[in-house]
Amino acid sequence: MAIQRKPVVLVCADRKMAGVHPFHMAGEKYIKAVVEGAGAIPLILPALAHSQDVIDLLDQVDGFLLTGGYANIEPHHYGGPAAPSEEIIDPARDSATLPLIPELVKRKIPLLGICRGFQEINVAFGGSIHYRVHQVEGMADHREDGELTLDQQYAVAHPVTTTEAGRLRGIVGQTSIMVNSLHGQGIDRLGEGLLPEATADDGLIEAVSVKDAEAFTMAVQWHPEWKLQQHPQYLSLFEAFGNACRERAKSR
Ligand SMILES: N[C@@H](CCC(=O)NCCCC(=O)O)C(=O)O
Repeated sequence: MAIQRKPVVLVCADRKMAGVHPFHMAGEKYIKAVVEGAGAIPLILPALAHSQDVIDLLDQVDGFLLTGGYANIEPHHYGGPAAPSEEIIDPARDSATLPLIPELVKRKIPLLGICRGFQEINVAFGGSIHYRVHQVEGMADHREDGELTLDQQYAVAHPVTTTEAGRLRGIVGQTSIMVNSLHGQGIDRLGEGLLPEATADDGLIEAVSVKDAEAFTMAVQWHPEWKLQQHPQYLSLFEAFGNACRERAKSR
């Protein structure tokens, strides 16, 4: 009997200072969600500039996770005005992930995007970003309160309605789900070829997939990696991602 090996999932790193040195790091909650939710082996991919070496590496892996991150995407990537000088940015991560995303889709690598990762997918497909969602007329404030405990910050905050006959509705099996909300930015113009998969009550698109992708693609503005064993809809998203990664692992 053939032994089925576990799929390998690349987890993109942020480049951040830890003390006086820059480190390439990924949050533990994302790593654990890959292990416990997707049943896969996580490998952290440094935020190095896009290269043929990384593209070649894709043949050896079964999935890709674009994590959340406090740093905002630099606005020049979507034609926006320069960010204020105090803005937290991560140009290394921008230059690693944005050119890679279309390659992942083209090479049929299952792809899950979370929060910043969701916004990156939109930008990679030519979409734009609301710089401060809460300053847009009619939009709600989607930010967390940094004064609260982490459990309070990542607690469910508002509903999203899943798109009728959409892939996300098929995964979570619900027309509406409660999600957490920890972002100041959000999708403005939807990227070309992306399908809205869920929308908040103020009209903000909160989940997308890539219409013509041959493999699993899903990206969400919320954080399904947070305590996913306590949230069946969060877990089902990672399970669906893991199943797609297992399919790929079997076929290569
Ligand atoms: N900077 C963007 C994206 C927000 C985001 O990804 N937050 C993640 C926080 C840390 C984490 O849980 O990994 C925005 O503000 O919209």
